[in-house]
Amino acid sequence: MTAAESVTVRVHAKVNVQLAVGAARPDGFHDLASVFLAVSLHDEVTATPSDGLTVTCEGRDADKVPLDRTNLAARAAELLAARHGIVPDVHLHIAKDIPVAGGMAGGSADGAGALLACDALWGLDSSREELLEICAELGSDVPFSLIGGAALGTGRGENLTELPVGGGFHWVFAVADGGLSTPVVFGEFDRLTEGVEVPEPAASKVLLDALRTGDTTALAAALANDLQAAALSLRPSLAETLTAGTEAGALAALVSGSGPTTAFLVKDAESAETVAAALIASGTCRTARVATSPAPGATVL
Ligand SMILES: C[C@@](CO)(OP(=O)(O)O)[C@H](O)COP(=O)(O)OP(=O)(O)OC[C@H]1O[C@@H](n2ccc(N)nc2=O)[C@H](O)[C@@H]1O
Ligand SMILES: Nc1ncnc2c1ncn2[C@@H]1O[C@H](COP(=O)(O)OP(=O)(O)O)[C@@H](O)[C@H]1O
Repeated sequence: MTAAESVTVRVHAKVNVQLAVGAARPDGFHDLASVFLAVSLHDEVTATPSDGLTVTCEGRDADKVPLDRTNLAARAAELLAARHGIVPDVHLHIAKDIPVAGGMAGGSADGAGALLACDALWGLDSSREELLEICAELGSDVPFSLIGGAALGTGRGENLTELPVGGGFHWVFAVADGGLSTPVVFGEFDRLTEGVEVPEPAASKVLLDALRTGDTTALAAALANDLQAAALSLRPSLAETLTAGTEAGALAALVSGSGPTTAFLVKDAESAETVAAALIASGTCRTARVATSPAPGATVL
């Protein structure tokens, strides 16, 4: 495969339609049963040859995105380059539309996007297995950002089993002011479950069947997030957002992953517009975005 001039990759956000969390492990992580669903909100990462490794970012929350080597896109380029003994002389530009620190794997998405973009730019033609291995090193959510669609993540969330989805679902995401730190939310989960027997995380068969058959009503009844109580404990105002969306007609409402974005499953596109408008008018969130699922994995445009 010949090297390319400049490569742009589109990479999508995710919602966990089920997030079952186990007890804290000795390594500081938690075993999960995480049912990921990619949604249409997305970032685009462009890799261009450059002198040295640089990152720029545009979009509403660009000021909250680090532009140094802690940026997951930069870390992806470094890891890939190191594996091939090359210098990562690449400029990575991120056009950001996924809420930052929102519980939608925005940083993870950019890590997967940059990895695919650099692989194409440098003409490495890495296998999917090699890319997934690097993704798992970058973070627990990054492997799913690469493959998209729907998948069950176990372990830290990095061991993926792709899941069939029998139809499209319509969503509204209420974007909160500021973010929630994922490790802080897991820490709050530990505090809230102290002294309580935390069951082994397991995927819900009812939920997997609802995904497979595309049954929105059944999916609405099965949505579950074990981090929700922790996110609400850290950001109690999210309860008002959940109520506002439900009262506006959402079939179900939950915190997206570690939050603070809240996710609303709705009947159809028309209902999505109604619920989004009601959420914006409610003053309980910064803005509200309509989205559909599933969405593809990282894709070179
Ligand atoms: C909670 C979830 C749900 O999909 O995502 P977000 O809601 O943040 O998007 C994920 O588990 C987040 O994945 P990700 O954000 O990649 O986490 P990592 O970078 O791997 O880990 C960040 C920190 O989160 C905590 N962590 C993460 C994953 C996990 N299974 N157990 C944990 O306890 C640990 O404190 C870890 O040091
Ligand atoms: N490319 C990136 N985009 C967004 N955040 C990033 C990125 N790289 C590193 N980060 C850091 O990761 C943190 C978590 O970001 P993000 O992955 O969007 O959160 P979440 O996992 O809750 O969706 C941010 O607060 C930011 O400091």
